[in-house]
Amino acid sequence: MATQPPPAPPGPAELPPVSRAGAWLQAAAALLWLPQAGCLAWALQRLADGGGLAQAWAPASGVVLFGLLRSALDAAGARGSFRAARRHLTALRDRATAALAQRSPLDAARPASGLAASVLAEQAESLVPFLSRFEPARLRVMVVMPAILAAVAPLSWLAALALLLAAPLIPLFMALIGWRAESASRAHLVELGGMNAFLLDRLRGLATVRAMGAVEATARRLRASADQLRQRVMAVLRIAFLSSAVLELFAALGVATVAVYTGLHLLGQFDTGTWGGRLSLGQGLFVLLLAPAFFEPLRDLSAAWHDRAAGQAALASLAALADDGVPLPGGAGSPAADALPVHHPRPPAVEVHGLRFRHARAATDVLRGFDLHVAPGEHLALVGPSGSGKSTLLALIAGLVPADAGSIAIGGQALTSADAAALRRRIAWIGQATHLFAGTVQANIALGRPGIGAARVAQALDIAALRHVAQAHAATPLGEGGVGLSGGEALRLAIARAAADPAADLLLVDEPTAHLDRATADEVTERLLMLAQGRTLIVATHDPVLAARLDRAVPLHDTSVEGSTA
Ligand SMILES: Nc1ncnc2c1ncn2[C@@H]1O[C@H](COP(=O)(O)OP(=O)(O)OP(=O)(O)O)[C@@H](O)[C@H]1O
Repeated sequence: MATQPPPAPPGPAELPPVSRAGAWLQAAAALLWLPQAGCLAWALQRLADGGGLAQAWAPASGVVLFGLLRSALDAAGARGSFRAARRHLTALRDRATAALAQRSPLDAARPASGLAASVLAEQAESLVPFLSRFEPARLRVMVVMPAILAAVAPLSWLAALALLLAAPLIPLFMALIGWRAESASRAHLVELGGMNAFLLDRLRGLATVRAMGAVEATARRLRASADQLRQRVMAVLRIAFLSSAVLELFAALGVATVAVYTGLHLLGQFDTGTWGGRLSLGQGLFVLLLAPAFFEPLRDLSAAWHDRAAGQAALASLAALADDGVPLPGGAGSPAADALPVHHPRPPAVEVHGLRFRHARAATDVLRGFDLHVAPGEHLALVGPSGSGKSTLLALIAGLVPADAGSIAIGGQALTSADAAALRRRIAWIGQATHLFAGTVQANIALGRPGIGAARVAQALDIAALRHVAQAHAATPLGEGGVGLSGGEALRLAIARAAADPAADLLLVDEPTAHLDRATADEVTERLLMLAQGRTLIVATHDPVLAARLDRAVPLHDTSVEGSTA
């Protein structure tokens, strides 16, 4: 079954066009310092020449006008870059989320939920400063620095030479440091994701952790993780401080050289360095004003250098989330997934022919040459020893994982990647562990599904005999993970979820009575059979009492030894 790949967003190298426009606006703003500094030097020259305020008025207005224009362009450019960066991040997040949603729930290599949440919600944010600050800063380095050199060189080749010699040392050292920064950032993000995954996993299993007396061990492991994380953060910060120190050192040396040279030159102590004549006060000031501005783009780039390291590490983490795993046939992105359910006049037959399946990274097939026929409306039990593949067969029929060979048809329609999402609309799945959300019993039944209103939920409550439970929890909604319900009640809530959906006429149920006492198991069985009236039912079970209440039982064998057919 082929799955459709999600639409690819623009790669990191190809910045969105608006971001380029923003970066160019910011570069143009930085370039305006040239005429602004020129006007400033000109105004001061006129004042020094004794021209008075009347003479300095025109260049002084130039300083103000260019200043205003610079601020406006810079603000517009920064806004454009930021918005484009956010759009780009949204596209990457969508892609990673779609890729995660397209992975089969049976894929054991799926990223841990805590890790995925950490990457998507937290680490991905590092992309915004990278795209909105680093890329524009890089453009300014490429445009503004040569422009300033070109403006200084005709006045003083020596000042231009001093700038030219100081500048390349900075990127050289920054590149060396940046290389370390990137690996430190990546290590930091890996540590952060690992800690989040661990924390979420243990929070989910808090009851087990307590029951096993492992609270102290878990706390110790968490403390060790937090300590590792602290060390990684410190390593990243150390590198960030080191890179700023290198930059400031070389920038200060460059500016100081130009300042000392210009000062001595204006005082008449050092005549060389120009193309013949001596610099005027205005020309000297112009060179002096441009010297710090020459290093400004590098300073911005350095400030954003850490953003680049964090941004590239976040890009790698997002790309890892978007990795292909075992695909969910007809997963997210399939138009059929959003289609409204179709009501069928009769429940479906299920035909399975020559089915072969092996879990990813498993050594043997779970099912080999497996055949099964379930008539419309038939109630069937799948029985067999633990590990014989009952749950796997249910997952294959639900289209949760693609088969390696053979075919499955539901209601005469072949289960293919293209049709899986539409076929799942008529399937209700009642698993071994019902996932319950914090909220009311009614909200847990409706699950926000379109077309399932209060009347349907009330009907479903009756089928599952849950009305009194819903009333008891009207004032105190269920806690996270269904805290407040017994095991039997949680199962009946799963039955009510299936009952609320009129389009679900094929019920796939995985060990509904496991871990329940006989009386509760019998009640769940009754409710399940009531729900299954007029529907096709396939139940994987070890419970002989439940199996005896169904039309037929099909045994599954250990197919790693021999083929199994029914
Ligand atoms: N997601 C998975 N990834 C890899 N192997 C799996 C996965 N799920 C199950 N298996 C393996 O596949 C085999 C069949 O498992 P399955 O859960 O289908 O058996 P079962 O008959 O339902 O067992 P039980 O009665 O204990 O629930 C087992 O050997 C199991 O270890």
